[in-house]
Amino acid sequence: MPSPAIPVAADADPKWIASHPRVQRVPRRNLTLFIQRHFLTAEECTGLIARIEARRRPSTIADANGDTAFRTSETCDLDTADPFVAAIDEKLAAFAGIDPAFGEPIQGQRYAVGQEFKPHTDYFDPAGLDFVRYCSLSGNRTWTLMVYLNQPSAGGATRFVKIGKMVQPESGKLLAWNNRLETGRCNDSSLHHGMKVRSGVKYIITKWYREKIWVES
Ligand SMILES: O=C(O)CCC(=O)C(=O)O
Ligand SMILES: [Fe+2]
Repeated sequence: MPSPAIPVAADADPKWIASHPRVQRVPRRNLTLFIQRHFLTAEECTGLIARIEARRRPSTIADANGDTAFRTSETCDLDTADPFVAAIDEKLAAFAGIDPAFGEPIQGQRYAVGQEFKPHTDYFDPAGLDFVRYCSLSGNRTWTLMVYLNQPSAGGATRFVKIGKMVQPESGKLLAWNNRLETGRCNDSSLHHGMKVRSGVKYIITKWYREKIWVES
């Protein structure tokens, strides 16, 4: 039987994601969250880690809240002019079934011992001071795809604090969740915490899709 065509849509269809082999849907009513182990190969993870190491800089947050320890990791944008990165970008878009034009550049993150990203949502707070700055051109974030590139020796789990779900880092493991409800409103059950690394270093990539075509602002 021919495989179905990859959707190229403005929003992900959970049925498409659920149809992928080995994908698990986390059974929670309040958040659409999928996990797929071994989404990226060991070579893909190693190649991404090398690029993050070469370009990392301190992370920032929107709507600064006065807590300078809120997001202590380092970050970098990964450049799709690099064919290796472009291939991973296509693989992410095909998994989600979202038109790649809706995606922000892939971000890499590196957490050393003691670094974390405290509980936050990936969508921008529509009532927040930075909403217009970040969302006027491309709209808010819709889906998050995040992939662990390695497994630190201790710590570094991702905890979805409102739905009681903790995910352990593992090389190549992908998480995909919808930051919006079916009504299109932001889903605060997506609140999550990138917990402190206790030993070793943690590397991830994150891919955020927008309501509208991504335009750098
Ligand atoms: O590091 C993690 O586990 C979570 C990262 C995260 O939430 C983010 O980059 O937005
Ligand atoms: Fe996040």
